[in-house]
Amino acid sequence: MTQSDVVVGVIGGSGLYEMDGLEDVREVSLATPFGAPSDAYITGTFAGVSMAFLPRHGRGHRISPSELNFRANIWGLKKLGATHIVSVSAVGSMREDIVPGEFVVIDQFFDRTRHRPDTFFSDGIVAHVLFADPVCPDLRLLMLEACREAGIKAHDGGTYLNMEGPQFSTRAESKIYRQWGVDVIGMTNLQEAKLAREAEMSYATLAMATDYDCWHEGHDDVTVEAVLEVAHRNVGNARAVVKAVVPKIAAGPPSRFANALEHAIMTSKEHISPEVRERLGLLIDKYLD
Ligand SMILES: CSC[C@H]1O[C@H](OP(=O)(O)O)[C@H](O)[C@@H]1O
Ligand SMILES: Nc1ncnc2[nH]cnc12
Repeated sequence: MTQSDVVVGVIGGSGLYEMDGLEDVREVSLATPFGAPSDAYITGTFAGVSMAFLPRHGRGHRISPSELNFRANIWGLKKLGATHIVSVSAVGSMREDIVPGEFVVIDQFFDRTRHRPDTFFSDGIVAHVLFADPVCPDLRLLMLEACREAGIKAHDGGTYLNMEGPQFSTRAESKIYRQWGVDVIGMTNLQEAKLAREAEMSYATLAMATDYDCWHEGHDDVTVEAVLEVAHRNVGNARAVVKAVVPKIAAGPPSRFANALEHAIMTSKEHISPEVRERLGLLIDKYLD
């Protein structure tokens, strides 16, 4: 793969609202068939590789997890040519040995959300993509390598429980999630991973542990203040990992999910209406010509 084929999308979570070090910076506002993304994308190049950055909750942290327009956010990255998405997120640690300030390169998700649109395929078209391994294994390895190179401790693998929020968990929930074997908890990444797969992009999460939620008797219960304090202290490390991984992505294998829809679309061509084709053309035209 040549560097010019790759565009890396970066989604910044709580505490990461901008990337530094980009060249040829532009601000790109996009409309999508699913509405408006969280904010304008900041595009540019880093080490010669094209990048598009989006602050997940918008600049100024205006959008609650349950109100995020995940479809618009991921569609916009696809429209900008993204082949890979690196997500940076603050998470609660559900394990003693995942210490606040450390990173986890997760490999699984568990869904505890209730009311979030999380597919591009509805209203006249049906598709079922594979999702047993929701995180791209190639991108995950590159991210671990990037952490090592940047000298930043990262746990290899873990299950991210995606709760609904916006309230934090009850203590009973937190303790039960630990019994389930959950490693970290957050409110945002699963829908992004599902939509990235449907849009045939690789997706991986750099999860920054910021707190012990509310299960740990030796630590205070999570608060926004505590999350932001740890996130601000470690945002430099998150940026360092992103900067280290971007050139690796460009030099690495093409996304293994570039044809994820090939055997996933159930609806026969003659039953796909012009309206659906118009709406989803960016994703499905290549299978309909
Ligand atoms: C500020 S604490 C809760 C908030 O932080 C995480 O956001 P993100 O995943 O965007 O880093 C969590 O999911 C909640 O949205
Ligand atoms: N304890 C927690 N629960 C949910 N989301 C979080 N983000 C950071 N810490 C969190």
